[in-house]
Amino acid sequence: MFRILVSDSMSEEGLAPLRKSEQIEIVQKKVTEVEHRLHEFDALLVRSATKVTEELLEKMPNLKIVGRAGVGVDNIDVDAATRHGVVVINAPNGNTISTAEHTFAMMAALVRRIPQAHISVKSREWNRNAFVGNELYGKHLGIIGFGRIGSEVAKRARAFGMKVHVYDPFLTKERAEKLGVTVCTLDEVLALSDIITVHTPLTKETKGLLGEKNLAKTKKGVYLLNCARGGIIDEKALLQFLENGHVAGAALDVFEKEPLGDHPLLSFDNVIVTPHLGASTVEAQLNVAAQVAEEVLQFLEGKPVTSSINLPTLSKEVYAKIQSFYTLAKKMGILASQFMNIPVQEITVTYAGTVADLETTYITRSLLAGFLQPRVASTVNEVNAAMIAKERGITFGEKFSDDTYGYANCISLTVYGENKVFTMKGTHIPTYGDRIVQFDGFSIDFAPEGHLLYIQHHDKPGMIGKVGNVLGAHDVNIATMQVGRQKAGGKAIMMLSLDKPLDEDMLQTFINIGDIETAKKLEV
Ligand SMILES: NC(=O)C1=CN([C@@H]2O[C@H](COP(=O)(O)OP(=O)(O)OC[C@H]3O[C@@H](n4cnc5c(N)ncnc54)[C@H](O)[C@@H]3O)[C@@H](O)[C@H]2O)C=CC1
Ligand SMILES: O=C(O)C(=O)COP(=O)(O)O
Repeated sequence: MFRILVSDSMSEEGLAPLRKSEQIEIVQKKVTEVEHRLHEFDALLVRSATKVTEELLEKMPNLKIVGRAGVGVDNIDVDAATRHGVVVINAPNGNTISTAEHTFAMMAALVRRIPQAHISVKSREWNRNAFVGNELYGKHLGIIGFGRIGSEVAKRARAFGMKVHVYDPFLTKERAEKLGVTVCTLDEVLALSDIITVHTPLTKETKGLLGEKNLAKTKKGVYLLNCARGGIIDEKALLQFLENGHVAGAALDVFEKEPLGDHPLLSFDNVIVTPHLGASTVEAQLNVAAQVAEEVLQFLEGKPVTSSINLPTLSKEVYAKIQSFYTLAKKMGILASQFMNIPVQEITVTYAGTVADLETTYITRSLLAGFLQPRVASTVNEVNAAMIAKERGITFGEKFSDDTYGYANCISLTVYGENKVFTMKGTHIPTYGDRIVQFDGFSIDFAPEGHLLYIQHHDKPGMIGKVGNVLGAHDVNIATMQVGRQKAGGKAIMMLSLDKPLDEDMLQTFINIGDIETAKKLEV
């Protein structure tokens, strides 16, 4: 049974596919209401209200995935989730249109003073002179952050006859030209705009972006909007610029602290507010809930998710192509880690042949996870493998080569330890499966599976029989056996696959035979 905690309100229709699965139990409760059973949940679905902190993650040791039914993940400690091996996904475009429309509704309401007029009429007044507004037509609109929502706001602004200036350090000229907007520096946007709207995420760079210094660069009488994240416009600075009359009005959907409670901004007649409603439409909520539901189902089936925050993104098609290499790489990592059971400093993975054209980042992470798992007490997976490697001082890198070692595809692994460098090559043959075709410098051909016994010995007659006798005497059946040697009479290896695991104590018995240098038990 896969248990999902849905801790913020979410569209029932969007969650329906999850409800249909007999393997899934959904609990719709706030985190505080299920404190005693947090350890049971495999997945957590949230919007912006639930704070997914390190402390919460520690109380949820079974958690595998956090789904954010929306865009912003600033309520989720993504680094902590990564450390815990928890995948974080979001629904990046399901609420774009709703938020762009909300921004536009706020913009119109702000310059025409609709909320204030509405309150006045509801108070049985009829004061037409008090609510003279401004047109949007012909005005200069500054958009800071030109991603999904920013660009939808721009399209609507152009339809209203506004001149649009955008600032986004990651925006290409081509994309801006396509949408008929002018690319500016931040200072130009500040100086040119009659109305400024922010649509960036909240980051170290954007926190307080519209603070005292930058607000001083805006036109007197500027209107400001924030339907992105509280804190991008510094609330203290905004108060100051409202008090001195520099800012003509502000429309805010988001706040530094939510819920807002009693805040000095509320005493300004020219500040209009909504309680974080950008994504609150039936359509957006259906979109985002359906998007995370679909992703969680994918995840449950062991398929990669497509909108992960802390994993490389993979489409279903790409995943289908990399799946077998992903498994092969994990097995290679597990084998290498056991074989090189000493501290290692560096791991290099080289891809050749058909695999080299695929999304290798994922394959490398899988290999790393396999390598690190036997060395780490906590779960290691593709999500946290890179971070754990870094913590343990293991650097890793990818290379590409034309040398396929005679196979259609070849993954070569080199592990650098203190006094030893270990190499291994693996290939995946569609009708045959995963094969290790080179191991510690020896050409060989074995399946990296089950209970393996590795023996390095001198190449001389009778060795196979002697090893077989020891195993037979201990009632261990040999399933398959492969041998490899560097040259006749030189160093040679055997890789045996056994029907049951070996006792660690038995390894010395092989050494006692003589002419055997190493005997290692490997489990995949
Ligand atoms: N009020 C609400 O209910 C909702 C709010 N949001 C928020 O709206 C914001 C925008 O969302 P999307 O457009 O979907 O995100 P997006 O990721 O598509 O766009 C963000 C843009 O900001 C730009 N950016 C990043 N750092 C910047 C900087 N220092 N200066 C200028 N631009 C910068 C990025 O290059 C990107 O183009 C996010 O903060 C999101 O959380 C999203 C949905 C609903
Ligand atoms: O998607 C976002 O970033 C939002 O801010 C929407 O938040 P919500 O899901 O309405 O709590």
